[in-house]
Amino acid sequence: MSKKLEEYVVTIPDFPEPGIMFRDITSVIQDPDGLKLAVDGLANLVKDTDFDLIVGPESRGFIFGVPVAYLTGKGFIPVRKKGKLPRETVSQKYDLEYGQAEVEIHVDAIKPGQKVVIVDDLIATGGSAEAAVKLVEQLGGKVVKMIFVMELAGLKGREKLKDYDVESLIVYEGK
Ligand SMILES: O=P(O)(O)OC[C@H]1O[C@H](OP(=O)(O)OP(=O)(O)O)[C@H](O)[C@@H]1O
Ligand SMILES: Nc1ncnc2[nH]cnc12
Repeated sequence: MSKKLEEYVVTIPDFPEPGIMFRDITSVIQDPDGLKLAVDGLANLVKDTDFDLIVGPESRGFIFGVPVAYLTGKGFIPVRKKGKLPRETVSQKYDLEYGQAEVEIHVDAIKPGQKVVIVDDLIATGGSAEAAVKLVEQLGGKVVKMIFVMELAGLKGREKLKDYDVESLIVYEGK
């Protein structure tokens, strides 16, 4: 029998700092079957969703966001760490499970009223996803769905995003 998606995820305790259980997706995407399960699984989560664009946060959001955009026939908009995008941007600061960051999006990437799906590898505290939502909304876009390969339910990212439709392929009950 073939392996399930969760069997491709390797968990590394105490990375990048003590107390963090790091859920690694490199072991998923290095295997063609793992990559297919993850990308097809995400695309399946939006098969009945009416949307215009995929937005993916740097960097692991790019890995999954681009193939899902390709499969669903949509464009891909990157949310990047501060200072990387060459044209005019809007920016947003946020807290991570470990550390702080600031992200940006091109101001001309989303037109008012466009419907957006946010794609990332993982939702932990929800800080990155919430920052991406704020960027989309600053530009007048509407977030119609947020999809993740993995969710660390114990970190309660969903509570931060309770007004949004959030779905994940794998849910870990702890952190
Ligand atoms: O829900 P949160 O607490 O915000 O955590 C989840 C985010 O953290 C990771 O990205 P990270 O910022 O570490 O960057 P990377 O993708 O470049 O590794 C992950 O890819 C998510 O984007
Ligand atoms: N525990 C975790 N594993 C992998 N990526 C993460 N990003 C934030 N928390 C994480």
